[in-house]
Amino acid sequence: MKFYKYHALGNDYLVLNPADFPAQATSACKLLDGPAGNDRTPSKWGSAPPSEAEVRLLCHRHYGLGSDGILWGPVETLDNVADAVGDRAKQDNAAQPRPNGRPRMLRIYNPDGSEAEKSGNGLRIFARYLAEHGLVQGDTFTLQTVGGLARVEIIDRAAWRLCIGMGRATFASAEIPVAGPSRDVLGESLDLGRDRHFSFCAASVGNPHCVVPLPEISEELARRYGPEIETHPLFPNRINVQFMQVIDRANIRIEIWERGAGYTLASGTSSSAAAAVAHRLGLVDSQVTVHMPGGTLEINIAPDWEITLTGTVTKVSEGQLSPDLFSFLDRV
Ligand SMILES: N[C@H](CCC[C@H](N)C(=O)O)C(=O)O
Repeated sequence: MKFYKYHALGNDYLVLNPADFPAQATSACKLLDGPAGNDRTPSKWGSAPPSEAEVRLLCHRHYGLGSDGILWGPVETLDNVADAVGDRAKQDNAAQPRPNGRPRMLRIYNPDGSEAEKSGNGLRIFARYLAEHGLVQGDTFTLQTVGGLARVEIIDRAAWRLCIGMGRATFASAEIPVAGPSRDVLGESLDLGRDRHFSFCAASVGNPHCVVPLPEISEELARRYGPEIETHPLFPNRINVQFMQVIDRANIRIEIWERGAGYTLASGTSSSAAAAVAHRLGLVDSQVTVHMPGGTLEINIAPDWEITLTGTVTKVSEGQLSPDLFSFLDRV
């Protein structure tokens, strides 16, 4: 049961490859009742992704390895993905060329156990993992996520700097989704009660984002209001939150509260969404450097709103999961 840990500007992920987890007959309850023999391995992995509780445990900063999420792959199919989201992957699949053969698919899980449609840092990390293990050839290839196809280019293997095609940004309420009439969600007011409200825009790059432009931002602001906005009834699938300060026409700064993960030091899809919103509002040009507590990402916005993201990946460690780990499954 191997794991590989990486971070992208401090946004850390565990890569788990199904091939390292042969399907087990055990069930999670056997782990709770103690082992029959020494059989304490995760239930049914290999043929199916880890359960929500197993994801929460692995990502737990004390009982587990600690992580901002799990990258499960490569997998061959997006079976049992919710139709609505799966359809977008199928549309994207049909619409875009597949340079370099078959895409490799990965599933992305947040530390709360929820599944995410896309992760910009996760895609760069997974691309490095595949390249380091000879699971892809060459420097350009395609990855598939539940939120659509992503083209990868390894720009510099020494520095592990990669460019990812993040797909097309949309501001359409139905595609994000945002409740209410069909419209582009720009400059709307979000009432949080206690006479606190924010002007916001919303966007999707395969996963949903609420962007709050402000003259001043801080970690404290993200931690204080992020949870309320993430779970606001206006957002049926919850939402990632960015508080955004526009520095000049080529630089923005964001503080991030991620859906299902909380405060993070960096986020690829958040950078893409915030830069797209700033561009749509006419506040920045098409090449934007996004500054975050964990570092910077370069975002390019094409005239058709196709987003590309460029940044580095750092490897932290690799190792074996101990079966003992799963005896705390009932604590998370
Ligand atoms: N929490 C996000 C997924 C991870 C996004 C972030 N880590 C990135 O690099 O894009 C969601 O539920 O949509």
